[in-house]
Amino acid sequence: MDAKNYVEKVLEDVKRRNPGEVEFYNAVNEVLHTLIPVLEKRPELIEAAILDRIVEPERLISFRVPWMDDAGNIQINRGFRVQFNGALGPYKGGIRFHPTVSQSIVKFLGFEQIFKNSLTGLPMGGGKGGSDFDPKGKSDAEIMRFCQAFMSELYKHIGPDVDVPAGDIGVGGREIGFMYGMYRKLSNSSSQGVLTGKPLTFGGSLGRTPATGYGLLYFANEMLKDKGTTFEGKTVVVSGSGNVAIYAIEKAQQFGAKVVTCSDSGGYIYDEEGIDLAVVKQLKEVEARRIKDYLEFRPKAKYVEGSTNVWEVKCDVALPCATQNEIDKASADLLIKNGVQFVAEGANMPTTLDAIAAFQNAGIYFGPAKACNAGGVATSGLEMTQNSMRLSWTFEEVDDKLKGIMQNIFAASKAAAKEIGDEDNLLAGANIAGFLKVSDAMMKQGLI
Ligand SMILES: NC(=O)C1=CN([C@@H]2O[C@H](COP(=O)(O)OP(=O)(O)OC[C@H]3O[C@@H](n4cnc5c(N)ncnc54)[C@H](O)[C@@H]3O)[C@@H](O)[C@H]2O)C=CC1
Ligand SMILES: O=C(O)CCC(=O)C(=O)O
Repeated sequence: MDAKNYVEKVLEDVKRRNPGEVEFYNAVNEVLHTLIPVLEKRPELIEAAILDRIVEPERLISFRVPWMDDAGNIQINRGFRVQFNGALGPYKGGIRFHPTVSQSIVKFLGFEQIFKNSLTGLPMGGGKGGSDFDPKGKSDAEIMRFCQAFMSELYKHIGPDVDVPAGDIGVGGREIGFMYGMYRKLSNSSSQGVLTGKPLTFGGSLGRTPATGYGLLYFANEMLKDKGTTFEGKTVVVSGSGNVAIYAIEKAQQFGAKVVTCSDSGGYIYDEEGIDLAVVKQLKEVEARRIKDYLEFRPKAKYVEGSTNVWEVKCDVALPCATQNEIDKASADLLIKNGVQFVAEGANMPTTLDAIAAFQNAGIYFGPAKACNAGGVATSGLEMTQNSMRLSWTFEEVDDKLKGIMQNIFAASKAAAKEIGDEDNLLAGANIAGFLKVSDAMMKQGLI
């Protein structure tokens, strides 16, 4: 079978075997088409049914999470962990707490994680997990009881050499701390390397909190350099106001850019003079308030209630840092019309496939999530290293390594794109560079 027909056959199988899993199908679709040039050169990969194998998780765990809220009511949520591909090392990827979490969401994220983790150059397989639990409005005690209930099942399936979860949407240091406490109690083991993104007093790494946002900017900076320009004086639009968005804004400002927006699920802020990051940090990291309260501190800014479409604001660089499918074709067209030159994805799969095509057709330089946001998991990999060595590196040591890793990911993606004669196609380049390493490991490990 030739490469194109093989890819179409696998995609049809994925659709048939995973009914209704739209996000998972879209993630697979995006990757598989870009691998055709590799399969054309390497027919032995088709012989080995490599794509049929890579789209099927090694293991998928789904479990009941019963817990009691502050009013004494019993609540039931659903927990997931997908252990997608372990060819390169222990499964690695975050845990998401959000009402939209489903099997499809966890599988799309786990699938992306395989290639992202491969790109970091560190020995990590791909995994992801989460629950449809909504942390919004919950007390600290409810969050703790939920995390404990979640870990009371998950602990059977993870371990420092097996599967190492971390945070994602709705899961930060507080939740990781509660989950680590329960893991330690149930497993009678104090292996700190079982979770990353831990608080600093029990094995957390300096530099993990800002790593995804900083890493995004280190990657985007390489994109701008490649086109002979810098962030100095550029207008940047950012979505979200969580972990990734906050540290993307911080580094963009350090690079001399003016960031004019941020958002949450209720609406967005447009601050023409530039976002005051101290206010956003206070509202989101300290007080857990809504972004609209930004106006209390910056009355000249504008709040657009009920819209998360920051993409209607004119900019040079767009950095989606909130959630999946947040830039659709209409938003992409608007960005293009308003003169955007660079788009780099901080969130996972924030740009729909037709929006990516619109950027590429318009000659906008596009940086895909699995390359741009790999700094978070890369720094988690560095946390695992420090945990096994039982030592801690300084912030500067970690940040230097992060910068080097992001520069390497850019270089590898660019080189792979050049190899297929499409040198600005970083999406294809990242997919191919990530795939080559995983497929090599899978081939050498035999049919397992
Ligand atoms: N935290 C990490 O290290 C990494 C996170 N990511 C991805 O980055 C994205 C953001 O994650 P975090 O910042 O960690 O999460 P977070 O929970 O700290 O923040 C999420 C942000 O997105 C906003 N948001 C959520 N749903 C939204 C919606 N429907 N519309 C508009 N805004 C919405 C929230 O209000 C919040 O500002 C996700 O796609 C995540 O998978 C990717 C790599 C690593
Ligand atoms: O640090 C990690 O292991 C998780 C990072 C993550 O979930 C992601 O890259 O999307």
